[in-house]
Amino acid sequence: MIKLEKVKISYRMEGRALSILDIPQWKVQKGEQMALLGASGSGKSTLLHVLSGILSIDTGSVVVMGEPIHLWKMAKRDQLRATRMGYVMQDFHLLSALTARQNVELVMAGKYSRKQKQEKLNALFERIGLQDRMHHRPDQLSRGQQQRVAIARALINCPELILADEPTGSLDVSSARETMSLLLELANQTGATLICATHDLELATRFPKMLHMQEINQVLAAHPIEQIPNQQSHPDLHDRQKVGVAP
Ligand SMILES: Nc1ncnc2c1ncn2[C@@H]1O[C@H](COP(=O)(O)OP(=O)(O)OP(=O)(O)O)[C@@H](O)[C@H]1O
Repeated sequence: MIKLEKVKISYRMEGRALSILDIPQWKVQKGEQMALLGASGSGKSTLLHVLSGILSIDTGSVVVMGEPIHLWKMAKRDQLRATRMGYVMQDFHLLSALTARQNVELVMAGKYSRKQKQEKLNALFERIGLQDRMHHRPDQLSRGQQQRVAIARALINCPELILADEPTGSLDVSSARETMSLLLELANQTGATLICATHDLELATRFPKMLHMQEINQVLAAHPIEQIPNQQSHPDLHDRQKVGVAP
């Protein structure tokens, strides 16, 4: 399902290259359900961005669902993500002008008949406990509710690969458990591969497999995590230049 080889990512910061990911080799089997653990700054989001094709690597190869996406242009990777992956991002990315239902419906375009669409939307909104909030816009929903809509959007098309970045970060303890159960249940139902980054060890133990970033990211062996600058502490983040981005 996933095969990474000699993958490296670094950013140029204050005139020198700051290594973020160095993964000699990593494989994930089809249908695996894995919690990805690691301290803040250990590269969990960066790795998920690489797998989703949002981020280009500097060197190495990334094969996802049999496709060598490191060789592809961004538009082709976007297409793969839209058609075969579900990505629950840390900051939801819901469209503020659309209702919860419309946000989810948007990614179903051209895939189902009107009736099928209606049935699928109703069933999923009921499953996430938001059937009575379908017609509310994101700013009328709590962060936890927005997060559940983002999860519904990622899962509605039954993707082969589900990537989730802290999908329970905004939820209270019982909603977080319920949400993880939902992710695992839907992945089980469809046989999807699920990789879920989380800080929460208790939630991680619900997954058949747990992987710590330290097991695959050589940068963490070379530099204790405290020495890796934290994203939040660098307001100039977007001004930094990426080093040697591959096509
Ligand atoms: N555009 C960028 N420019 C420079 N450094 C970056 C950039 N994006 C991420 N980083 C750095 O890469 C490292 C890994 O970040 P990443 O967001 O992948 O960590 P994480 O494990 O997901 O953390 P968290 O659990 O806090 O979300 C951090 O040190 C971060 O500052």
